[in-house]
Amino acid sequence: MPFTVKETSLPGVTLVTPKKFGDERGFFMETYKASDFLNAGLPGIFTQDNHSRSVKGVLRGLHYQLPPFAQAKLVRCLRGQIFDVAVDIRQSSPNFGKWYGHILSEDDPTMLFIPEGFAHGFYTLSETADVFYKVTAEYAPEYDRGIWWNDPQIGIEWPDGEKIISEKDQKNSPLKEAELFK
Ligand SMILES: Cc1cn([C@H]2C[C@H](O)[C@@H](COP(=O)(O)OP(=O)(O)O[C@H]3O[C@@H](C)C(=O)[C@@H](O)[C@H]3O)O2)c(=O)[nH]c1=O
Repeated sequence: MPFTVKETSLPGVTLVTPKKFGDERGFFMETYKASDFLNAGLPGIFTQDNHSRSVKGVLRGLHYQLPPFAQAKLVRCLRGQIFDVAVDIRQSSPNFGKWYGHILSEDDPTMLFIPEGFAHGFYTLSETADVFYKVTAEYAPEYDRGIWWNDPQIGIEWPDGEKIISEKDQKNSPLKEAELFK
C-alpha cells in the first residue's frame, strides 16, 4: 500500500498519507490510485478535481452538496497552510454536529478524506494557500448548500485571526435551519 490511512476522532473522516520516495532529484509520490483506495474502503472514483487559491485570512465554508450530487472529498494543500474542517451533518448520525479540524500544509503530504454527509470548510493560515481536492460528484449549484462557519451549535475552534468571508458564505444558514442529510 503506497499510503497509510488513519481514522480521526470523527468517524468516517480519515487522514490519508501517501508514501514519499525522496532522492537527490526531489521526491515522487502517488497521491491517488483507484485500486488502493478501493482496498482501503475509500471511493475508487472521483469525478471532478478542484483547485482554489486563497489569501491569508480567507475562510471558505461550510459547504456541501445534497443528494443526488453529494460529494466525498479528498483535500490536499499544495502550497501554504490551511486549517481544514469537516462537520458531520447526517441527522441520524451519533456524531451529528461534531467537527474535526486538521492543519494541511505544503510540508506534509497528508490529505483529509471527508465522506458524503459532511460539510467542509477551511481557513487560510499562510500568505497564500493552494488547495487541490478531488470530489466524487460534479458541481451542481442547485444542490450546493452552506452552513454558518461560526455556528455556536457546532462550535468549531478556528485558529485566531481575521476572517475573510465571501458574500455567498455570509448568506449561509445555521445548522438548525439547514437542509441536511437524513
Ligand atoms: C465549487 C465550484 C464553484 N464553481 C464556481 C462558482 C463560482 O463562480 C466560483 C466560486 O464558487 P464558490 O464561492 O462556491 O467557491 P468555494 O467557496 O471555494 O467553494 C468550495 O468551498 C470548499 C470549502 C468546498 O468544500 C467545495 O466543495 C466548494 O464548496 O466557482 C464552479 O464552477 N465549480 C465548482 O465545483
